[in-house]
Amino acid sequence: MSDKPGTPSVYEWMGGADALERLTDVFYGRVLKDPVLAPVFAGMDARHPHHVALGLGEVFGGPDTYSARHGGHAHMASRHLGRHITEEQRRRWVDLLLDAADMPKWEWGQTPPWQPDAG
Ligand code: HEM
Repeated sequence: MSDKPGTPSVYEWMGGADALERLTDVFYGRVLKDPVLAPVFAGMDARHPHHVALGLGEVFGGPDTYSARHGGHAHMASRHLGRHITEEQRRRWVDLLLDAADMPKWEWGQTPPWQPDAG
């Protein structure tokens, strides 16, 4: 499948490296406070959020920095093997990531929730 010229990548569309760094900062801040995930990440390297931002950025069409400098997909996969990640932990990880990504710039004032008696 080829994109039309000028079509932004998902990486560009989502705000590029800056947005991904903010996302992983917020996300791992919440992970470390979450009772299900905190034990999994107890020994987490301080650079981990940055590495995940690079890895996600590459998958979404950004620069190949994670592959070129940090071991790429094989290294990423190896960091998970043998950790015995449970379905509950996997699911919480995804939920917290989606919550962290859900940082709208608009307010309810523009699109208030529907009220049954309002109209
Ligand atoms: C699509 C989903 C995921 C992606 C893209 C991802 C990405 C990554 C990457 C890129 C690394 C290596 C970072 C580095 O090079 O330093 C990593 C490590 C790790 N990941 Fe994931 N991950 C995912 C899912 C999960 C889940 C579901 C869990 C657990 C619930 C998890 C737990 C960990 C842990 C504990 C490490 C090692 C952290 C450290 O010791 O620094 N990951 N992940």
